[in-house]
Parts: sequence; C-alpha cells; structure tokens
Amino acid sequence: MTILKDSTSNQTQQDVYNDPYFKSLIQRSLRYLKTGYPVHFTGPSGIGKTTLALHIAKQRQRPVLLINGNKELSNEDLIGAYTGYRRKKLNDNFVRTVHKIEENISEEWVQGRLYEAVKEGYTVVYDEFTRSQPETNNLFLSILEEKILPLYGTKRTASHIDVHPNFSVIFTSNPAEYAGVYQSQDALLDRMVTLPVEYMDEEAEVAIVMKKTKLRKYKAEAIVQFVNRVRNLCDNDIASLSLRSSLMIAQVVEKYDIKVDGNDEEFQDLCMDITLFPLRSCSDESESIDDLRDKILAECREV
Ligand SMILES: Nc1ncnc2c1ncn2[C@@H]1O[C@H](COP(=O)(O)OP(=O)(O)OP(=O)(O)O)[C@@H](O)[C@H]1O
Repeated sequence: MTILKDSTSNQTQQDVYNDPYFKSLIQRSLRYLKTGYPVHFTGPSGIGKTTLALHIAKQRQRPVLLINGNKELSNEDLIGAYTGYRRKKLNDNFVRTVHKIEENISEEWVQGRLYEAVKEGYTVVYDEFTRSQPETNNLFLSILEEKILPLYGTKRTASHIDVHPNFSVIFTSNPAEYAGVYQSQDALLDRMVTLPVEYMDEEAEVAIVMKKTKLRKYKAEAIVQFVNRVRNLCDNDIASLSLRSSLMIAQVVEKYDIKVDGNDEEFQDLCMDITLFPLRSCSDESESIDDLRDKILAECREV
C-alpha cells in the first residue's frame, strides 16, 4: 500500500484525458464521488484503469492511498492489529544478596492504512480489488453502507470508527474471466457505480508511447498497430495485449536502439517475447504454439 502525495497530472495524461470520452468519464466519476458513491472502473488488463483512477483521485485535493488487491490482503493489514509484545525488564541487583527482576509486557498496536484513510477522509484507490478474498472486501460493505469501519478482532475498546465525510474509494478490476480474480460480491457491486473502461483509440496510445519514450511518431504508430493487430488474433476477450505491451516494446527499442523493422531479427525477437504469452492466453487451446509464433511473425513482418 502506498500513500501518494498530491501532485498535478503530467502533460501526457492531461493530453489524453482532454479527449471527449475521458473528459466525460472523469467529470461523471467526480460527480458520483462527490455525491458519496464509490466508482469502479472495470476492463481488460493494461488499458489504463489505474492511471485514470489515480488521475481522478488527485483531482479531489485529498491525500490518496493506493491499495493493491491480492489474495494475502487481510483485515489486519487494512484495519491494524496488535502485532507482538513490548517487553521491559528491570534487573535490580543493587544489594548483592537481593536480586529483583521486574518485567512489564504490553501489546503493540500497529494501525492499518485504511484506518487512517477512513478517519482522515483520504481518497482510496483500491486497485484490482477482486484479487483480494471476498471476506476481506466485506469490510467495505460496512464502510460504504453504514459509514463505519468495524474494528473486528482488534481487541480495541471501540467497536468501530466513523467514516470521515470526505472519504471516498475508486475501485478497479479486471473482468471475472481473468486468472486469479474472485467473483465480485453483488452486495458490494450494488453499492458502487461501475463504469466499463474501453481500449484507448490508436491516436491516444501513440501519443502516450511517444511521450513516454521520445520515439518518432512513425515508430510509435508501427508498434501500437502491431500490438493491436496481434490482439485482433485473439479468440476471446481475456487479452492482455494493450497499451502496456506497446510501451514495453517501445521502451526496449529506445533503450537498445533496435530498428523498428519487421525484418530485423532483434525486433522480431522482441515482438515475439512481448506478445506470445498474452496471445496464448487469449487463444483456443487447439492452437499450437508454433502456429501462434507464425501468426505473430507474419504481423511483425508487416512493420
Ligand atoms: N493517460 C495515460 N498517460 C500516460 N500513461 C498511461 C496513461 N494510461 C495508461 N498509461 C500507462 O499504460 C500502462 C498501463 O496502464 P495501467 O497500469 O493504468 O493499466 P490498468 O488497466 O490498470 O492495468 P491492470 O488491469 O493490469 O492493472 C502503464 O505503464 C501506464 O503508465
């Protein structure tokens, strides 16, 4: 979990988010959050949901807390827990014949990050929340519905703390078909505004690749178009061939001065390494790995 300092969005994001689709999405999201409803961005991997969520969170002028959903995340991580003992030992042997030992043991409370966020009214970005166990996410039902954070199992005197009026949450998730994702609970989904996020258009992806790598436009275009052509070969929607894949190729090309040329062996290897595994994940099992390699190579040669 990370607390992010408030900062203005960088220029690349600003350009992309000036697009009417994003402008409207951002405006609507801010309205829902201000009205007290959490927002949930869902969509394929690597298309920019987290970046968008953080961008919106920063607009709220409150400290931002990023929580990454995962199977191991527990209530203790979120709320806090007594994590051990503090032991104080006084060994008094001042008088040689009298040996006195005084021991004092007290439990040590370590506050969870959500505790502070709820209490102080932060904006939480709960990234990939469906990767956490549903039991952990149940905590959010009380936060969203009853506006309290229950202090389950913490042995604290208070049973809960009240949610600060400025507290808000932006959730992100990949659809249930993705590996390692739990089915989201209807009760939780009912309490948030779920907004599907789509792939950016090619122009926006090219602009981001250019800004993040300083590659010339024709190179950025060739890479983005290659990745999108490979994605079109998928047999299902579980594609992780996205802007992230384009950025990976572009960054390696830039760092090692590799030619963006479909007949260049180094470029072919790079294209293969970045796209073969994702293509395999979104292809029918009947497709052999050699067939997939041939398909990628054919698309790469178009570059
Ligand atoms: N508007 C943007 N401006 C600049 N870079 C962006 C923008 N949107 C996305 N990116 C970059 O694209 C990559 C993927 O974005 P991000 O991690 O937000 O995707 P995601 O949809 O949350 O992925 P996942 O579902 O795997 O978590 C990151 O490297 C991110 O920095």
